[in-house]
Parts: sequence; structure tokens; C-alpha cells
Amino acid sequence: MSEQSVVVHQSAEILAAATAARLITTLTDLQATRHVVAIGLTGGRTGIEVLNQVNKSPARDAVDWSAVEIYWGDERFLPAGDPERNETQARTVLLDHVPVPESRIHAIPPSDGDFGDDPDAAAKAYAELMTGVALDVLLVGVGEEGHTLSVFPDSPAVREGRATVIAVRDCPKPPPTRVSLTLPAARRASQVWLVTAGESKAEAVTAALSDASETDIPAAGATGRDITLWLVDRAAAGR
Ligand SMILES: O=C1O[C@H](COP(=O)(O)O)[C@@H](O)[C@H](O)[C@H]1O
Repeated sequence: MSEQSVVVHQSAEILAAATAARLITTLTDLQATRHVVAIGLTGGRTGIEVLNQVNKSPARDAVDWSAVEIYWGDERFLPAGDPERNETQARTVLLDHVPVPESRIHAIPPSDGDFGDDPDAAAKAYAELMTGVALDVLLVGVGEEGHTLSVFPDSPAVREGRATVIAVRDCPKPPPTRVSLTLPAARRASQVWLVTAGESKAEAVTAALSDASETDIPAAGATGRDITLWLVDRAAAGR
């Protein structure tokens, strides 16, 4: 049975620093028993600030970064190096500063990569790449309207029951084309951490933790096999 907890931090700054500390400790603990660990990263303001705080932490090098496999839960389908790509931002704030081998960084293909400007081909390739991968921790964000990953409310993506990775078009939040893990794929992760901050998220957080359906509030369907952890600031905690 998966365990769900909610941790409320005083502010967005403390949330990011505390989540970074939690991530470092979790990775270090896992590596004490098993050398190679796998994490799924998120984009968004809070998600990227968490990675920035990992980089700034004096405990950063307690993690053996040479043995961390890096994946993404979702990506904005843009050319390589575009500043809006979740990968670019993660590299800038953390991955460029720690010794993760390039061979362990598994970015979702860009729109000018091997699969061209075809998000379906990129999604198929990423699904193949992720076959058999067991994420230890998947970080995800939460949008104002309750989206998580790039799975938006009442969309084809939220109704996807079979595919693990899909192309997402016409997203209400720019950029409109993305590639994303589906909710069933997210649920294969051992731990899912939903990290979000700000008053604008309060309604979605409250709904997800009440009885909202995942069709209406996709974040409600992002649960881990073992642990589902909501990490929020006081403003996002709302009620
Ligand atoms: O576009 C995205 O946004 C969400 C949430 O972002 P935030 O800025 O509201 O925290 C993020 O989870 C997702 O990875 C990203 O592609």
C-alpha cells in the first residue's frame, strides 16, 4: 500500500531548500545499499529552484553523481539548448556542475534531434528508452489548473491508459507541444514527489488531496508505488 504524506513549508524558498536537502539525503541513503539510482526531473519554477538549491548545498557532493541516472517526466518540445527546455534549465542550474556522465543523462529528444520535428516519434523513442527503468524518485510540479507532468485536465493525455510516453499538443500553457510521461508511467516510480508553491496552486492542491478525479485534476493521479509526497509551501497548502 502506497503511503501519502503532505509536508508544508513556511515559504517557497524554504520549500526549495528543504526539498533539495531531502533529495540529497534520499539519493545518499539509496546509494548506501545500491550504487546506481534513477531520478526523474521536472521543469517549472519550483522544480528548477529545487535543483538550483541542490547545487548550492554543501551536502551536494555526498551524492555519487557518477552513479545517478537522470530522466525527465516531461519536456517542452523545442530545439536542443532552447532556454525553455526543462533539460536546458536543469543543466544550467545543476547538471553542468556535478560529475554525472553524459551517458547517464537521458533527455527527452528535442524538436531538432534524431526524430526531427515529430513529437510522436520523440515520445515513442523515449518510451523505448524507459522500458524497464524503475525510477527511485520522480519529481513533478503542479499547475494552477491541476496539471502535472504535461498532462492537462480533461485532455487526451489524461485519458491515455496504455502508452507510457506521449506527445502532447495544444497545451493551455506554452509552449503548446510537449512530450510527457503518462500518469500510469508516473505511477511506476517508487516515490513521486509533487512539489509546488504559491497561492495560485492552492485550489488545485486542495482538490487533488480531496476527492477530485484525475481527469479534472491530473495531479491527483500522480502517486508513487511506495511513497507519494506532497511538498508545498504555506500559500499552496491553502485549506
Ligand atoms: O511547464 C511546466 O510546468 C509545470 C509546473 O510549473 P510551475 O512553474 O508552475 O511550477 C512543471 O511541472 C512541468 O515540468 C513543466 O514542463
